[in-house]
Amino acid sequence: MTKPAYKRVLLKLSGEALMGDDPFGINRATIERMVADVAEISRLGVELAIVIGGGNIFRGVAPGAQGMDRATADYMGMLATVMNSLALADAMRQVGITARVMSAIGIEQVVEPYVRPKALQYLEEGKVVVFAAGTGNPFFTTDTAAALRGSEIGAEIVLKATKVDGVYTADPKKDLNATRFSTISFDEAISRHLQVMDATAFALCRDQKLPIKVFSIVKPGALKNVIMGADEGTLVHV
Ligand SMILES: Nc1ncnc2c1ncn2[C@@H]1O[C@H](COP(=O)(O)OP(=O)(O)OP(=O)(O)O)[C@@H](O)[C@H]1O
Ligand SMILES: O=c1ccn([C@@H]2O[C@H](COP(=O)(O)O)[C@@H](O)[C@H]2O)c(=O)[nH]1
Repeated sequence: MTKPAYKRVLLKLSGEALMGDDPFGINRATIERMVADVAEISRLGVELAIVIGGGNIFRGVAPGAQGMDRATADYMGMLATVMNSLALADAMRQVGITARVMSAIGIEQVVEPYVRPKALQYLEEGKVVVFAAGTGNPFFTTDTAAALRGSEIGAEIVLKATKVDGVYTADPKKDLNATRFSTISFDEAISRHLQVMDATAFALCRDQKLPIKVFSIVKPGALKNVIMGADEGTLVHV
């Protein structure tokens, strides 16, 4: 069997994708499907850290947060990612994968705090590490948390698993004429204002020379294809 293309990766899972066809929250069948994909690559020996979004529960810039103090709303969004992280780690436990959740905000009765050397130790031990509460700071997103933690742990690549199968010339959910890039540079993605990831995340990955692969978490086998180095999704590169 061919070997995985990467030894250590940071996987960013879309919070919104967790809803499946439900209007909000966590759809059981969807999380189980995602975890089956994640378990498959963990069993290949790939060191895996995960950041999960919170869009299925709360977003600081959502209409539901209108009139709220932005920082307060953002802390609520970060707490939403803690809930998703706990659900994800528990679903992994149920299929025999050991996961550790580490939070960027102090919430020690619930999950352990993020301590970089500890996270590195867990990865070396073959445990999956789930980074919760984003960067721990308001005015950021979990995409930026993925770029930050990916850089900190020395990941070879950030894998953005989302509801679309790559980076398009425009949002493919709104523009049916949008076409997909197979590769695109960070500078072009930033200058075209492509909204698939926020510019802060793109800029951090560019500066750290950390490539990003954007691909569909909904497509069966796509995560495994990416891990095996197959042609899948869009590569964002320096
Ligand atoms: N140029 C583009 N190419 C691809 N997708 C785009 C583009 N512009 C906007 N999008 C949209 O970006 C979305 C990215 O969604 P995703 O849910 O992964 O991000 P997110 O905002 O980080 O979610 P969450 O916060 O729930 O993790 C896609 O669903 C897609 O519709
Ligand atoms: O570092 C961070 C990460 C997230 N937030 C807030 O949480 C929500 C949910 O994250 P998504 O990346 O949108 O899934 C986000 O909208 C922010 O409100 C944050 O403040 N800081």
